[in-house]
Amino acid sequence: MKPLTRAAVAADPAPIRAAHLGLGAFFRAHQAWYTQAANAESDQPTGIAAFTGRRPDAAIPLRNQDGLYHVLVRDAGGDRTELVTCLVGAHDGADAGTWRATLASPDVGVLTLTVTEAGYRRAADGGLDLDDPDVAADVARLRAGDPHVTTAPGRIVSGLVARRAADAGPLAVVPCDNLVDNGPTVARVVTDFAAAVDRDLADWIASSVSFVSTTIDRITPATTDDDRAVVAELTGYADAAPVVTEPFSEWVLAGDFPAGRPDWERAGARLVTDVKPFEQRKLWLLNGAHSLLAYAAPARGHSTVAEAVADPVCRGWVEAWWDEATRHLPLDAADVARYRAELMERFANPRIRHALNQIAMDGSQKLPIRVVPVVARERANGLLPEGGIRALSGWIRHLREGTAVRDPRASELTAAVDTSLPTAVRRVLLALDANLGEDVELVHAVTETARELGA
Ligand SMILES: NC(=O)c1ccc[n+]([C@@H]2O[C@H](COP(=O)([O-])OP(=O)(O)OC[C@H]3O[C@@H](n4cnc5c(N)ncnc54)[C@H](O)[C@@H]3O)[C@@H](O)[C@H]2O)c1
Ligand SMILES: O=P(O)(O)OC[C@@H](O)[C@@H](O)[C@H](O)[C@H](O)CO
Repeated sequence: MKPLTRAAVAADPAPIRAAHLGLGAFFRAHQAWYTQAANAESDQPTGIAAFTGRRPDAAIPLRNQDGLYHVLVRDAGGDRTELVTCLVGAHDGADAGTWRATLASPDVGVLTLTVTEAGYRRAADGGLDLDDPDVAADVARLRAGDPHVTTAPGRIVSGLVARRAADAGPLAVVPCDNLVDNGPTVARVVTDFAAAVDRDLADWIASSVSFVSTTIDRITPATTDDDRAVVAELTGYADAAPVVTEPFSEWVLAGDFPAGRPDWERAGARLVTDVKPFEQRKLWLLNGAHSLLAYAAPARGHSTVAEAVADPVCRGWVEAWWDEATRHLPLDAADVARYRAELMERFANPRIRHALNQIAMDGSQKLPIRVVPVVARERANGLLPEGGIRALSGWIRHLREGTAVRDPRASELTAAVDTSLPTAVRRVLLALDANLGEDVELVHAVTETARELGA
């Protein structure tokens, strides 16, 4: 097996013009993949310096292979690999010196982010959670001039402190996490953080940093040893950090890039004035169905999305959910019907092993975005939405099982469900949204479905 190095594949590193925080699977299958396509015909190619969000692990194998990796694109018909060469630096996010130097470079005009929904450390009102002890510690560090912060908002602000001090010019911040209004949402968190450190810094951010809104889509499960073996067999290279994904990809962006950007349209990205219609369609139909399956399908013995939708019962659950969500999408019915048909095929892709327990993480951050808006609209119309109720019931079952709950609110939620089922349901719905918890008819319906799922 050949080692994967720049010398072996004759790929010189491109100059660093973009930074990324949250060096995970999705960044490699999506934003870096678009940048690779943009570079193919550019005389000003973009190299990316990417930083891990929490642990150094993801950076180590990539650094050992000069940032190179393969994207393994799998569809029902087979596999193909694509080599990505635009990742030029792979760093531990804790490397505060390199992080600050990267953002202080006037050549860097774009900062993309994938730090998970929970990574933004938002309070219930959507602003930064200043009561979060990690956030408070980071604010104190930056006030004292110490760059060794640990949270994602802390790192973003620390980088912006360095950029401002270097007078390196404006920057576009491009969040690529599944949040509602991700541009303004992240702008708020970052500005709240900056204002807690230094009011002038917050003013500088308001005038110099553009927060771009995005809808992002490409199903990208965690890479397994089997995937690494397939890539080795197909390419002949010992790639320790390939990423597996589907052929479909979407990137819709709205906002300004005051310091330029790669020509991502070359790979199909779309610049629009408003991402909202794309965002609701994606968060409700795709992510909502994912969460429904993640929580309810284990009750029928399934562990991946493809297994679940091969079961007509679970497929029926998804269709019911889609009927409910579709009633509230301001989109052309024929377009939504096409999207649904294509989405069911994507879910059924037997070569993508998307583990339900990966999707089940952080339900308290995801359900309010993916499921609750549709349930609330249905209840306002006097309806009891079967799909939405099943998603909520499945979550209660998951919380009551208790063993695999990974969520920033895990201790509060697992304590809340440690009681009779009807009380557990009411408490959990209250924790999600006061109106849902006070809705007696809904609490009853969720309790009945949770019982049926074995909660
Ligand atoms: N995987 C997908 O199919 C997909 C598709 C669309 C959007 N996304 C978005 O991308 C995010 C990352 O997905 P992934 O597949 O790359 O996951 P991953 O586990 O491969 O990588 C997650 C990255 O986020 C960092 N991170 C995790 N928790 C964090 C926290 N609390 N604070 C700061 N950083 C943190 C990790 O260190 C890592 O760098 C998702 O949460 C989602 O918002 C993923
Ligand atoms: O990545 P998460 O954890 O936000 O959510 C899990 C999946 O629903 C998600 O990754 C989808 O696969 C993705 O959003 C598809 O584009």
